[in-house]
Amino acid sequence: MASLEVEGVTVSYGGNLALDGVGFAAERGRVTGLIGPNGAGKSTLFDVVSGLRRPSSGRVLLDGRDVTRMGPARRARRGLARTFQRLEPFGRLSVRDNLLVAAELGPARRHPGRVADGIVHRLGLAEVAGAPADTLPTGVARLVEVGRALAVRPALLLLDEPAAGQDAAETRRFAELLRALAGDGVAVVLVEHDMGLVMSVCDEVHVLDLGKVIAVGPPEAIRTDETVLAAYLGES
Ligand SMILES: Nc1ncnc2c1ncn2[C@@H]1O[C@H](COP(=O)(O)OP(=O)(O)OP(=O)(O)O)[C@@H](O)[C@H]1O
Repeated sequence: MASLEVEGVTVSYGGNLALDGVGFAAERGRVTGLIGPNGAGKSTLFDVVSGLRRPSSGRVLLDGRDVTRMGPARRARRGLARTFQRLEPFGRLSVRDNLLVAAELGPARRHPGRVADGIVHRLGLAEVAGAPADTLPTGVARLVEVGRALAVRPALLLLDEPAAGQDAAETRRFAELLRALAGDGVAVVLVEHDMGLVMSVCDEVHVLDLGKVIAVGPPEAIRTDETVLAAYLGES
């Protein structure tokens, strides 16, 4: 059973159809890419999966259970965590305190310090653990955002452009982290414009364009898919 299944989801903003009967799935132990040109509907799909936006039709299932009418908090309790394109750390809190606050919401809430320290170690944040979050360079701030999502020990992790602002070395380490998370059994879903990262870490890639799925397959196939190439060329 897939960890996440999306069936026939439609969302419109006024007259603008942002998602048009979209299907999607992600499994534990895999990194699933969700790509597409600007405005394709990727963030809207994350909003639907995380419960921030109700679709006008279609269903969302987590571990086989229909959660379409559940709010974000209940979905989070079922193991869903997400990051946002726009960074919103608790600015004046230190990196470690940002992680602590998140850990206090998760299943290991009795040991938030242990969870926070584990994430500091895993993400290589020891040098900045005491620094206020709003003093960090973007690439590091993105890691803290991912760390906050990890602090709730998610089974399904939705990442919205987590590598934006990372330099090449940070992105390489981040790719290793994503593979390691999948190795731990997490279902990782990656929305990302860095195609090098997408193609190197994803097991499967889904492509959206203008609210519709135009291709699904392994990175090798997506890279040379003519419909996908045409969608990206049409963007410029
Ligand atoms: N709050 C909103 N109100 C009205 N229209 C919106 C809203 N959010 C998104 N849209 C529109 O819905 C469509 C899908 O947007 P969405 O942000 O989901 O795409 P995206 O693939 O995440 O784009 P990007 O890669 O630029 O982040 C676009 O046409 C966008 O302009």
